[in-house]
Amino acid sequence: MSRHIHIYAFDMNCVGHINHGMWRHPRDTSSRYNTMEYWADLARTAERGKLDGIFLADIIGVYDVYKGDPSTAIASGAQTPVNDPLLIVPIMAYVTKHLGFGVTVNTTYEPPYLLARRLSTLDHLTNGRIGWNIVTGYLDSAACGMGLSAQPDHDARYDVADEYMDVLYRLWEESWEDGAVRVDRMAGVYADPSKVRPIRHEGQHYRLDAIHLSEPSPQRTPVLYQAGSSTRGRQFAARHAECAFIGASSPEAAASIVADIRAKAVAAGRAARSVKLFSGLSVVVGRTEKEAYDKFEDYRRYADIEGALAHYSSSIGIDLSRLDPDEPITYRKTNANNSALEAITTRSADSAWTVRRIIDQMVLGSRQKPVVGTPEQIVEVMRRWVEIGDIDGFNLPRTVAPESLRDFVDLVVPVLQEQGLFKHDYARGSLREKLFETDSPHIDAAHPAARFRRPA
Ligand SMILES: Cc1cc2nc3c(=O)[nH]c(=O)nc-3n(C[C@H](O)[C@H](O)[C@H](O)COP(=O)(O)O)c2cc1C
Repeated sequence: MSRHIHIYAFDMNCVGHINHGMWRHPRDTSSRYNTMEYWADLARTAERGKLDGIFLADIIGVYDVYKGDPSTAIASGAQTPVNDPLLIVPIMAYVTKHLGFGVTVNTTYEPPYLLARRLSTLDHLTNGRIGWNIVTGYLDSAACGMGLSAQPDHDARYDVADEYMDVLYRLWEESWEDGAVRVDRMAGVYADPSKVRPIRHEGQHYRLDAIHLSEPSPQRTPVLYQAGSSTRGRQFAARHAECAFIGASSPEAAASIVADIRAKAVAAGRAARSVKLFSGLSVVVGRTEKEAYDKFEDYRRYADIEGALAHYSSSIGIDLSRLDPDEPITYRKTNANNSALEAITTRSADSAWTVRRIIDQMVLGSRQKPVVGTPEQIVEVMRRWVEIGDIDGFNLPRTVAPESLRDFVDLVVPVLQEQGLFKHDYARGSLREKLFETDSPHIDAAHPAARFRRPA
């Protein structure tokens, strides 16, 4: 295997992200998520380990499907409370030089005109290190916060997002020509108005007549990530994503999703490998197997199963408190995260999933079991995912913070490097140039955003 693996620390601006209950561990500091020092420290550690970046999840709404109200999520800190992910990026960018950022923003509740400026602002401040993880959301509780009674239908959310993307592409790529910004002190001309064009869009869901508020940033369109692996989600990824974060429970399950996204990308006129695929992996590592398992048993005592069930129930749109623990869970159309439900029903290769079996998996308070072992054993698991699943990289959720990221950086990264699986240093340039080994910060010519580019 000659390809380098891409690795992101996976985090969220909250206490309980994926592995619920870990915040109770005496060495965990994640309850300081609302301080600048916490994020600065995380970023410094990630860059010390040459990680590609920090990937920040986000959620709009609360988890109120389990037992019909949000009290379990609130009590356990399961992604509630949650602060804005974009606002912590400048803190992390300021203390690092190369680290990239993949930041989740939901398209359903915010007009593209405003988001275009916020992402351009971050691309300026990070000097081209910003990526956007495009999601369409999955919670009715979010819709209620926005004056609606329920969220739009699952596939319709993606239809709206398709148009949303076209508006953004035009704002980022078309509105300001290259060379528009002159900063000519003598002539008193900051920017040349003849090179700045309003975007006029009359679509089914959006209408605007406006110039982009920001001047062109280093990458213009940020690196586009996407998360959501339902059939409709994959179609969306194949058209728009440069990186897709998939939910798969095994390398074999990943392989079929990955092959499908790559095939759909080709059908959309893009190269199969123009989309990089990422999977989540929780890691507990020790210098010896005994050290790793002792650590795991120690962490395990803090796993919060109720918090994990509250998160999972909202993800799949089914109240797991109402099911018999031994009743097989069957696929039904919900308006939530379809791919999460498919993973334990229609796309599950082995025997039927029940609530009891799900709870058995939740050893660290997450529906995905961690990998536990020595650095060499962890690297072997990662290699299997890359070889069998054909994925390009991993998002590593924290367990006990910041210890789990430090352990990965100090113990696993050197072994990955020795085995030629991970870079020894950062490449030059923007996040896009680093990820795709190109010499332009701008989006690939075969991507739909590029059709709005204006010749200089
Ligand atoms: C691996 C993975 C990670 C996701 N992360 C988020 C997230 O951070 N925030 C969010 O609102 N939705 C997230 N989603 C779900 C997306 O919102 C998605 O647009 C929606 O639920 C539909 O997903 P689906 O296409 O898998 O059904 C994620 C989905 C997957 C598969």
